[in-house]
Amino acid sequence: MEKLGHVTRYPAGSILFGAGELTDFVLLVRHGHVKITTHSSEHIVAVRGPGETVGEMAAIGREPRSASVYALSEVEALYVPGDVWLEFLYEHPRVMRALLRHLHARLKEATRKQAEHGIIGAEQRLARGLVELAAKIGTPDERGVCVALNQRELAGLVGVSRESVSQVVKRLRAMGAVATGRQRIIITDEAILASVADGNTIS
Ligand SMILES: Nc1ncnc2c1ncn2[C@@H]1O[C@@H]2COP(=O)(O)O[C@H]2[C@H]1O
Repeated sequence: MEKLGHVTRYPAGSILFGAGELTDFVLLVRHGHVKITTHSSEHIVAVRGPGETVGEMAAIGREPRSASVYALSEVEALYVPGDVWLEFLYEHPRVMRALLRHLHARLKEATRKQAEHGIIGAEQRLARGLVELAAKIGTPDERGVCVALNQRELAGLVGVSRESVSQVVKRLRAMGAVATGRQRIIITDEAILASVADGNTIS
């Protein structure tokens, strides 16, 4: 893998590439996390981290970038030209299978989210989103596990309005599940949050 490209580093907050851009390189993330956004830099559709790739869609589909990608923290990635990456996939069926599995999981997740839309309330959806984010980008804080995203970003990621996020966060705070800080949410009680994520009502 290392021979396929070269290592690039991106400072926290910088853009790796923008939606609509006509580039086709693939980035294999080695350290740090990126956010994938559509519409605006705060409408997050996914977060990716070490061992994951970004930019594979332009290489596969030969189309402009479907979304923008920003570094959430300092990021180190292997930069691989699109044609080199495709050639590597053709020559390595196991890697191709891993990619197909990943795309399958993404499609299943998108279908699940779409099916749940309107059925699962904002509270459960946000709690689920926070549980997933804590596992992926959470960092320990003296009060719990910190997720460094603001409420607008959470709203985009979970698919609820900014106003709903604000109301739900207030309720989760009253339950003792979370605390809030500047541009961040701290999960103070994982068990309560997990219970809300499972659909239980807590008063
Ligand atoms: N819904 C999504 N879920 C996860 N990753 C995505 C999603 N949409 C776009 N991406 C990633 O963001 C990248 C944007 O550039 P590409 O279209 O080349 O490839 C895209 C994928 O790697």
